[in-house]
Amino acid sequence: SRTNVVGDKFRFTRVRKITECGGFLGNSPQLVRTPHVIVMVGLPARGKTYISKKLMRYLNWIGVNTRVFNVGDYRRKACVSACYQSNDFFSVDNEEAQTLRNQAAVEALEDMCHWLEDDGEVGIYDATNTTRERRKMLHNIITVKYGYKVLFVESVCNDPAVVESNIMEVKVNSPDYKGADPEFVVKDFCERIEHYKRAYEPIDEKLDSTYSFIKLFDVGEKFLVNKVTDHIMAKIVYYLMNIHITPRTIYLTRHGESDFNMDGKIGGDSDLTERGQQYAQALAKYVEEQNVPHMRVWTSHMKRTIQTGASIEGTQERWKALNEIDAGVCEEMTYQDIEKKFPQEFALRDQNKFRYRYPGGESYEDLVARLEPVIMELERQGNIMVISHQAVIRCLLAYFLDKDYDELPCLRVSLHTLYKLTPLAYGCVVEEIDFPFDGVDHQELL
Ligand SMILES: O=c1[nH]cnc2c1c(-c1ccc(Cl)cc1)cn2-c1ccccc1
Ligand SMILES: O=P(O)(O)OC[C@H]1O[C@](O)(CO)[C@@H](O)[C@@H]1O
Repeated sequence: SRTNVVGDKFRFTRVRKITECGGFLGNSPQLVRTPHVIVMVGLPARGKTYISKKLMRYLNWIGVNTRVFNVGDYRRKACVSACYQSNDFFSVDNEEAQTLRNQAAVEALEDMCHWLEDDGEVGIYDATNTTRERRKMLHNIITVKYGYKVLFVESVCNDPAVVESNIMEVKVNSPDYKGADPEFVVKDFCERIEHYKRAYEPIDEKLDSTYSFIKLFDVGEKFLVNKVTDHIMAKIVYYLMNIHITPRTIYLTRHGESDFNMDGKIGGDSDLTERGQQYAQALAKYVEEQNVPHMRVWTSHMKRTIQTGASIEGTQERWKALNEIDAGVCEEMTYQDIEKKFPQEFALRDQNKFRYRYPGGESYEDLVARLEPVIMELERQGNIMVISHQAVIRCLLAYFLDKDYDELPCLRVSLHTLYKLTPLAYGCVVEEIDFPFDGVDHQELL
């Protein structure tokens, strides 16, 4: 470990191993990461868990080891469902309930800080944290006892429609209300919120000026940002400024079958085969029939994706970042050729397909880095269709479906299959729509 002199306090900053084989690459700066804690703040039904889970998915996808610690889950674990009879469980004068809730808060905090001592990088502490005293206590424990950094993220939302849709979408199915009538749930939950409102002290620009925080007003309408002091905090703020909750559909698909697919060659810039062109026509017909409003189409710069989208109505954009993984010296070769000509490379790739980089080419890890701007822009968009390539679609699917780096490079992404993503409460549902022109990959799979 190295010691950093911070003010007059010595703070040990751990230098963390990054490679699977445990190689220690000395003091290169990007290795020294101080663990961060994102402390959520806000009344119930303001999207704290939604934001927590979405942030966790984004940070894990870009390679920052992140986990959510939801205090409600700890409270439910502590007292079996019986104990939550009604909303007075949340009234400040319910001594016994207050004790249970504080125990859950402490246990979640300890678990999170112990995880961060291990190999965690960002812990998200998902609770209401609606009093200044609670936030002061958390800030002290996290920064002084553990030496981690804290970023408060508060969601303020007074739009009854948004609050109501939140309750209907996520609270009705919450374990607290198993099997209850939705009418009752909405009424009971609104009373629960009233309990919190009595004691709620929003983060204040002056009183809390020493804290790092971002206040989100009405789902992206307005932001108040204070003391964003490092790279990871800036990325978190930027991400939160780009997401929205307007319902929309994201379509992902590979290009139609290409000449190189037929030859079993990787990379290159070949044309569509006859069957690939049939897929392009079928795709255009599907889009027309679905009658998706204001559909935009994004393709890579390669001929096979541009030809696949050519007949689709709607604004088209070409992204170089959507080009297929660059296989470097192995471009335009078959896997058999590669195994014969570069046996060590072929073996190395099998050992760690995510980290492996082709000589003169890219790795999946490189793809994720060049796709981050695409993801950020996708978050801002409405209905959209992305026509790209096998390795790229795997990376995008892993982001939306929260797949880890082991699964990512092996996700099944077949030719002539449309992946329809619909964002729901805390994640995405994916529907696979197969088209009858069996691309050559399908034959390989059979
Ligand atoms: O501010 C809210 N108030 C009520 N609800 C909300 C939000 C947000 C939200 C807030 C800030 C940002 Cl940057 C993004 C989303 C998401 N949600 C949500 C809605 C439905 C289901 C699950 C979550
Ligand atoms: O990572 P994998 O499984 O080799 O798949 C990526 C390959 O798929 C293709 O898009 C089609 O074979 C190649 O251009 C690319 O190298």
